[in-house]
Formats: sequence, structure tokens, C-alpha cells
Amino acid sequence: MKPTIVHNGIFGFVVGDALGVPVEFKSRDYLNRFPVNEMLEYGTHEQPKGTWSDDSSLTFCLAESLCNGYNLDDISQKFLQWFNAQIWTPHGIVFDIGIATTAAIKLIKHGIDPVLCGGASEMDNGNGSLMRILPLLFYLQNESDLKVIFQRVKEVSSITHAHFRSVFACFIYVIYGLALLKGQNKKEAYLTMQLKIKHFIQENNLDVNEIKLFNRVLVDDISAVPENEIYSSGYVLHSLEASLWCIHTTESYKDAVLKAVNLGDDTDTTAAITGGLAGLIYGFNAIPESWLNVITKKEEIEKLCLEMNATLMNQQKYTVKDIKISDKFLMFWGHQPAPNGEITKTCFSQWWLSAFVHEGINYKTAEHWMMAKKAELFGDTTILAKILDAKTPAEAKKLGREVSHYHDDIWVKNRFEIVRQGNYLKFSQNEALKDYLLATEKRILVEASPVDSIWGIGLAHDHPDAAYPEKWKGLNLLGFALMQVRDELKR
Ligand SMILES: Nc1nc(O)c(N)c(N[C@@H]2O[C@H](COP(=O)(O)O)[C@@H](O)[C@H]2O)n1
Ligand SMILES: [Mg+2]
Repeated sequence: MKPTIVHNGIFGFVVGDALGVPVEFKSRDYLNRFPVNEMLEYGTHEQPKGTWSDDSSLTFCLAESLCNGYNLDDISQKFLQWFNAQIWTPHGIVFDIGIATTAAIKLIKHGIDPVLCGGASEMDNGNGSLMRILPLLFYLQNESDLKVIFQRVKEVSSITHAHFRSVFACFIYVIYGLALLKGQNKKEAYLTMQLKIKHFIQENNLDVNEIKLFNRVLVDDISAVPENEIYSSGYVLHSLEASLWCIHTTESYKDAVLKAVNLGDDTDTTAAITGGLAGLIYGFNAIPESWLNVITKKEEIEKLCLEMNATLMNQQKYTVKDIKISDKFLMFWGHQPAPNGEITKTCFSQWWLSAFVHEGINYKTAEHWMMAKKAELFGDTTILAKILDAKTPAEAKKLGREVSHYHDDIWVKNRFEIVRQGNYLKFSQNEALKDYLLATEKRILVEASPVDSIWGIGLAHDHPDAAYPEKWKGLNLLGFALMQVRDELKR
């Protein structure tokens, strides 16, 4: 498995959580005497090594829901399913849950509008929404409008925690995390966060007394605060401060999460929130392997990360390296329909005649879509109009080669997502095609084109090397895009 930026954050988070679970509620004094340096077992909740808590469960619920689009009802239903121990528990039971979260989930059960379920009083500011906000970062990675980001954070937090303080703590965490996702180092990200939040405060009429509570994070430098003034209770402000303090007073993933655990009290949550950021800063490979290896349901979490990476980060989900020797292949090439009009595997071709519509524009084939999007990407409106008018996919392809201001590196970054989206439109708008694709089940779809080393494998189906992915001469991007579309259509 090649870890992605999603793995960095999610595994950073869950490992921090699992380190903290055995000593949750232990005092700082106790942990000074018996510091945690390794993944422990049993302890507070009597759970085996690698067990994660409600923090990770609800994080996974949110992540899984976001993979299907932004839907507050769906998110809240997943929380309810977790509460009933139907999904995302490490061992089939819920052994840790906060007061505010419990109260909110009871309202979800009664069919209350999700954004009205979270407590909105000052006493409802436990860290229960901050501890599960991480996946929203990935969903919002391309969003630059602070008002939109705030609104989304507010809605997602409000399912369990609707008070401004909880929402604002989540907002600060998300803005900091988004700066990390953009590739900033932790110091840059901290300054970016302070600056952006300052502008947001200036432009919005917010409660001054509430904002003042965040001064140690927003105005001062949290890392300059002495340890005896950093608290690690389950209060949202404490958790936000403690996690940023742990990040900015250490220089490695390991030191950051162990410091968070050894602050004591709400050890799992402080370490999980810290770990999510530390994972983004130091990367997956900085997480000790012995800690990763004991994480309960590691493979399921890996799958979720891949799904998030594909759907939220618009990244390629399948690659040649992921194919296993036991996988079954379906090789296709050519675009001609069968003489009797039946759908055959040639429908997977970009040239297959099956029109679809997007935002009021008709695309005659997936090839027309791909070339039109190429022209749009480089701002060539003249060629774009000609492509949309092109009578055949061959003509569209030829026009695509004439797009002006073309840059290969930009095209390489965008091409897969363009083709995936086009094929999603093509197959989702035609029931027969959709059924045909779904009927291929788990097969590896392979464009066995001897003349295409990007979208195909650069080999014909009967070439002796075609059965051996490591010997392919091409990337098979079309096959992998179709497999991704198949996954989306299944959901
Ligand atoms: N203080 C406390 N007592 C318990 O018995 C608990 N199970 C927890 N769990 C933690 O509560 C936090 C979330 O609380 P809210 O939903 O915000 O009230 C979170 O840290 C849980 O791990 N806490
Ligand atoms: Mg906790």
C-alpha cells in the first residue's frame, strides 16, 4: 500500500487515539510517574492493544459519509448506527461516549433535524465535535471561501455540538489543517491560520467575549505557554490548545502524540486530535510501524482512506501496483457495437456512441467530453465549440490535439479525474450500460490497446505479457477510471 495524504491524517489520528485509550482519565501526576512510551493494552477501558475509541469511530462515520457527498442526514444516521454498535466499532461494542454526544444521538434517533440535535448551551462544549472533524479537511481541500468553510464546519459540528465555542474550535482546527494540506510547514500553517481567522473575525459580527477565549491560540503563540498552564480535559478549548501546543513543542510524530497522552485526563482525544495534525505534518512513514501494526481493523481503515483519497481528493484509486495475482481480468479494446446491437465490452471504449448531458451540454461520446474538458482546461473556447460540434469521436480527438496553450504537466494532473467524471456521466445516464459495467463485479478492467500506453496497457490482449501487470507497457488509466466509476455506481 502506498500511503496517501489521507492515510497520513487518518492513521496519525487513530494511532494517537489508541495510545491514549488505556490511560484515559489518568492524571498528569500519575503519567509523570508512569509515562506512556509505547502502545499499551487494557487499562481504563479494558480493551486490547490497538483499540480505538469513539473519537475514531465518529471520525470514520463522517469520513465514510462524505465519500458519498455532503449530506447531514446521512452523517447523523451513521452516528446513530455507530451508537447502536452496527458500524465502526473496534470490537462490536461502544465503550466510550461523551455526555453531549449521547444526548445528541438520542435526538437523532427521534428524527430531529441533524443541525438541531447538538446542545447549544455553554455547558455543551465538550470536545466531542472537535474530535471527529478531521475528515472535513479533505472534503474542503479546494474551498477557499472562509464563509463556506465556516458554514460547513458549523453544520457538521452542530449535529452534536452547536455552541459557537465548539464550532469555532473546529473551524480553527480545519483552517490550520487546510494550510498543512496545501503543503505549508507547521509554523507557516499556524501563521496562516492566525491571519485567516483574524480576517474572518474582522469581517463577521462575532461575539467578542467568545473570541477572547481563543486569544492564546489566535493572538499569542501557544507554544510559549508553560506546560502547567496547558490543560487536557474534555473541554473543547483545552483540547484545541493542548493539541496545538503538543505539535509546536515537539519535532516528530512520536514525540507529539506521546506528549499529548502524557498530559493526562482526556488522553485519547488530545492524542487523536494532535495525531491527525502530526500525521499530516510528518507523514505516514513517521508513525512507528509497531503502533500501526496493532491498530484494530487496520485493513478496513486503509480501504476507507483509499476511498476518501479517490472521492474527496479526486485521486486515482487503483494503480498497476495494487493488482494481485489472484485478480481476474476483463480485457477490452475497440469500439464497434455487436452486429445484433447487444452491449458488449466494447462499450468501455471512449469512442462508444452513448450521449450524455452535463450542465445542459450534450456530449456525443466520452471522447467528446474528454477533449472538451481539455480545451476548457487551457481556455481554448474556439476549439471547445468545434469539439462539441464534432460528428465523430475521431474528429473530437483530432481537434483535442489542436488545443492552444497546452501544458503537458497540467494535463497529466487533470486527465484522470476528467475521464473518470466523463465515464461516470456516461454510465450513470444509461441504465443498460450501467448494468453491464456493474455486472463485471470485481474484475480488473484492462484496456488491452497495443497502441496506447497511457489509457491502455500498451499491449494487445493476446500478448504473452498482458496477463502480467508488472510487464505492462502502459498505465491502464481508462480501465482504472472505469473501475472507480463502477465503485461509485455500486454505492
Ligand atoms: N468525561 C468523560 N467521561 C466519560 O465517562 C466518557 N466516556 C468521556 N468520553 C469522552 O467524552 C468526550 C466527548 O464528550 P462530549 O460528547 O463532548 O460531551 C470525548 O473525549 C470522549 O472520548 N468523557
Ligand atoms: Mg476522549
